[in-house]
Amino acid sequence: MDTAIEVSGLVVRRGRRTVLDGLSCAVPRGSVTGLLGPSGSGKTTLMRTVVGVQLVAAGTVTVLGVPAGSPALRSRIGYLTQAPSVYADLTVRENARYFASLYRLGRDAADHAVETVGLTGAAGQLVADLSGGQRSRASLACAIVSRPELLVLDEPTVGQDPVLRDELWAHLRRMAADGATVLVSSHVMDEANRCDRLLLIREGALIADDTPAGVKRAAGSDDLDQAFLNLIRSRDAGRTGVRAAHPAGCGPDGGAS
Ligand SMILES: Nc1ncnc2c1ncn2[C@@H]1O[C@H](COP(=O)(O)OP(=O)(O)OP(=O)(O)O)[C@@H](O)[C@H]1O
Repeated sequence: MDTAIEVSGLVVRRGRRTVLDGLSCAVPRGSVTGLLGPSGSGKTTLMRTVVGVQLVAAGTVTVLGVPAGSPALRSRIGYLTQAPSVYADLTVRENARYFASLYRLGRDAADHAVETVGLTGAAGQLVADLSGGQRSRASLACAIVSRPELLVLDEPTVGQDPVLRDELWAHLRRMAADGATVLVSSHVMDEANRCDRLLLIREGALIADDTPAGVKRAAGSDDLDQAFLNLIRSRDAGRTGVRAAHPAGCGPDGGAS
């Protein structure tokens, strides 16, 4: 597998908590990989290590062939955080053009990014006057303006209506088809179904790394929501020693029970 992200034995502590506890996984190049897990399970923390802004206690994270955080990666990664990272006192267009200029790109690149996120009609509006969903899309425009090789998106579709979500996903799929790698966190199972691969995190540990079809097969459910619940319950039962009715392939020892 040609990997874009290789994580090995990653341990991250935040405050007194061990948030990621020896996590290992790989993200194939040119894929859309979904990062899923309950709130507080460590998704944002993993994304922060990938983009190189998180202190790491142990383990290695290799991104596009070099250690995460290497200066050479700055122009190759686009990162969308949960908090909008655009200037409120600039218009959408001005923000996109400013970020484009940081990459020595012209107005065309900026205007194309604004169009991609469906904000052309609001391009002349101050970010301060936008709705929450529009603000998040303005941030996304700035994250994709340089057409990065790796796009790391922390819940990009929160607050977006179904039509926009559909369009954004179509765009992510097009970027991957053009060779970009997309790592995207989400709580929405309909979106998880649109990923090539899924990483499911629970309390800082990886409990699934597979295609959506593979996750469903292993958990014995055609419904991804239910499949994740099965995997989580199976794991919890395994840890407490409770004998639960494990779905095929999901026993505490990793085998069918
Ligand atoms: N700055 C911080 N200091 C201490 N602990 C933190 C800090 N930021 C996050 N945490 C803790 O780290 C854990 C993982 O947080 P993280 O934001 O990675 O979770 P998440 O899976 O992205 O959650 P969500 O889906 O709610 O965004 C949580 O228990 C959180 O309380």
